[in-house]
Amino acid sequence: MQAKITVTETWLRKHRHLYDGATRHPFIRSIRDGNIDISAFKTWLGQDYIFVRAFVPFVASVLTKAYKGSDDGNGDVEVILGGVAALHDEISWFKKEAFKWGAQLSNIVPQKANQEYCRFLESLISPEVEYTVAAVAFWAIENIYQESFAYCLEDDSKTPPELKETCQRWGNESFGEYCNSLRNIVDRQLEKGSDDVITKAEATLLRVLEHEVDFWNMSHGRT
Ligand SMILES: Cc1ncc(CN)c(N)n1
Repeated sequence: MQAKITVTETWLRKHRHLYDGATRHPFIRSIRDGNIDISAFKTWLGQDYIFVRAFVPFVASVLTKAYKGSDDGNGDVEVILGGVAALHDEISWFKKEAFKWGAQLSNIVPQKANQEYCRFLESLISPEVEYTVAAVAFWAIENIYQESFAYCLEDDSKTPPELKETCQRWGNESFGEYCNSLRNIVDRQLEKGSDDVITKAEATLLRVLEHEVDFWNMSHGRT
């Protein structure tokens, strides 16, 4: 018997071009090809630190929605709680990495693309945004980083050794499994979602893809 095609699979097929634009962006390709401009990397590092700090309250809101809104026999809360814990490590890692590169994190001004992305996250914190819609954004945000950085670790990549640890952070297998758990949560929710929620969730996925591309563009000095 053939496996049923999930909603996320349908979306990824339908929006493949946009999705690849986020996971195979020239900034990521420049890491993978070994010709990344280190000043672009440092820009990304500082801006992403600001982003991750704004990401924490968003993920906490998804956790609250999971607690209230899912019949949590499936363990959604535990998976999302694991994500919160990983973000704690991620913030420490940014501080350590910034020190390594001689970058200051305390006086970084968020650039326009980052401000807009953080505002978008804030809009999703609203209790009016359904759990399913917020969970789709969460999965997409994590999964794009996972696929992007895993691409830089493939056998034929020429990623500079000093950037391998960065790529491992999101490109490693266990982060991949965590993203798959998020995807399962999302598909389970979408399976029972109303047409209205499914439409909103798909639109939210597209907004995430646009924000991620803008974020890479900003890091790459294309704004
Ligand atoms: C912009 C962005 N997108 C996703 C991630 C993965 N948490 C991140 N750190 N930054």
